[in-house]
Amino acid sequence: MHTRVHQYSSREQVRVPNVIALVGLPARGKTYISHKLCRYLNWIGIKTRAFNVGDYRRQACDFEKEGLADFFDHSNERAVRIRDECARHAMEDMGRYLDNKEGEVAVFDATNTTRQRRQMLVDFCKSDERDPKFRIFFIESVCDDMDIIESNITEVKISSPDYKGKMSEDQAKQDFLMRIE
Ligand SMILES: Nc1ncnc2c1ncn2[C@@H]1O[C@H](COP(=O)(O)OP(=O)(O)OP(=O)(O)O)[C@@H](O)[C@H]1O
Ligand SMILES: O=P(O)(O)OC[C@H]1O[C@](O)(CO)[C@@H](O)[C@@H]1O
Repeated sequence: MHTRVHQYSSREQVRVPNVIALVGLPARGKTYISHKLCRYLNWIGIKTRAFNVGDYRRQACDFEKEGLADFFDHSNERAVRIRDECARHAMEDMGRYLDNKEGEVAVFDATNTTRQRRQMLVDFCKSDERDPKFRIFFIESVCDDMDIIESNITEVKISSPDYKGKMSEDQAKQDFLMRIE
């Protein structure tokens, strides 16, 4: 008996544009995963770029006024609006990048923790005007080990552009911990 194994080449996998949307609370390794994905996919010849919503937020907001932990509080309506606008800008850049065939895969790096945000991403990728529509899938990074989360904050977060040179490492750590409360 013969078993027929159909193997798709990496080229066939990306004949339609692909969006990989990361999901996860802060300091769960999303940006780390997005860098690994970009590096690997580019290495095998699939043009890939990451769109980090945090970068758009840093451009749009004055950290001294907006960057503190309560900006990430879901009951802060003004901040939620700004965060959604930043995500929308990142999405539009991502759309142009894929529509213009500058690349084949886009990694959308944000927390994407609400259903409403994930629906906004799906609607964007599947919009009627889009031909071909983007294939989208979500990768969630789940980690509730407080030791790992704390070490991620100490290793990476306190020296992020949100904090570097703006406050002490201890203050930065306290602020970040409040962000994820
Ligand atoms: N699967 C994983 N779970 C938890 N931590 C991870 C994982 N993969 C990598 N890390 C660690 O995450 C840290 C990097 O955090 P990273 O900036 O990627 O988090 P993030 O989720 O993007 O945070 P933010 O939402 O604040 O942007 C590194 O210390 C790395 O070792
Ligand atoms: O709007 P969302 O989905 O929370 O994601 C964007 C935010 O996620 C982060 O990367 C994580 O805290 C912020 O830097 C950024 O503002």
